[in-house]
Amino acid sequence: KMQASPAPTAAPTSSPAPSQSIKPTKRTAKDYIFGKLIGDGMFSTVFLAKDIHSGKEYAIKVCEKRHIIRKKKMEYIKREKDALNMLFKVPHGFVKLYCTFQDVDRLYFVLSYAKNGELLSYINKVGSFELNVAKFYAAELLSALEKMHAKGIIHRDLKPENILLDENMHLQIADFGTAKIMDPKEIKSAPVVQEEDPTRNERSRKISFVGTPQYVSPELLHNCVDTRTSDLWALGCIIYQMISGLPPFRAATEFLTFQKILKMDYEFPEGFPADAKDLVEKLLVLDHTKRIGANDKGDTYESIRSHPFFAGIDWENIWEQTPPTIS
Ligand SMILES: NC(=O)c1nn(CC2CCNCC2)c2c1CCc1cnc(N=C3C=CCC=C3)nc1-2
Repeated sequence: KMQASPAPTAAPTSSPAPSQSIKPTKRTAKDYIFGKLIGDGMFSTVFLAKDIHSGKEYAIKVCEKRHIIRKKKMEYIKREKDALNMLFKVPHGFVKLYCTFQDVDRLYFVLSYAKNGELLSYINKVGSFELNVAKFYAAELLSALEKMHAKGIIHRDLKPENILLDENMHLQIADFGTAKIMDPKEIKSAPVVQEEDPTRNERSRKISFVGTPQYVSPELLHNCVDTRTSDLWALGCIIYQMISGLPPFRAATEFLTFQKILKMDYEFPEGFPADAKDLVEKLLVLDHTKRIGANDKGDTYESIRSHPFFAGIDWENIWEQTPPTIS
């Protein structure tokens, strides 16, 4: 079980015998002052909260047990906790899960607070990013995807609303409630050639999860296959959106958006930079096995890193660099 940094206790006067070693006390809601609501989802509510002992700010995700059970979402909750625990030791690119606790009615996830909020609000505020800004955040996003996929975690609902910015304006991916955890050996060794599951005929086929319409990959819609390349599709949509201001596939309804995706019905606005256009075209490929990066080996997407769009990116130090000003 995840334990927070133990609540401060008086330093022992003498080292306690092993059997009396001080066990960190499990946090409860009483250890926090709950502040403003910062997120309200189908199955959770997220509050800004302050730890009464340390004064530190956290984002606390609260889930109603009854609702989770009634909607049979226990697996989603467990998967999010497992994914966040697996990513805890990764120093950059993700919100951190410090501890969890529960009371009679609710589950609590104490997460790092990304002070500068959503990437989406910055895109909307400035209209669209300058190329150097789009390149920097695309590189941090790719670097975060590499670390996530190397651990066998697929996010499956990447979008600018779920990409947060910490107090230093570095990127943090949030909301792993939709994540899928695969065997890391499975995720990168065999090339991505997952065929449609023959045992699932039309009638019985049920897409267990579909992401947000504008960013959902065609394979998830078409034959409910989801692999790490689904996150690469979303990367393509997000790069397009950072540079043009809007996602590539958009329509009045979800169904019309899905239709546009399956028909690859999108275009680049005048003046869209050539290198960026070339990379987006290589990411937004219907056949996920032919998407750039689909057959890369190891823990990095070398074929994407070496694309001309990322020329000049210092991959080893990107998280230590000062992000370019968004203006
Ligand atoms: N669902 C979550 O896990 C989650 N939801 N939020 C707030 C959402 C607001 C709508 N867009 C998606 C995120 C968070 C988290 C993780 C943990 C987390 C950490 N920091 C923030 N910070 C914010 C600061 C300002 C505005 C919004 C979020 N938010 C979250």
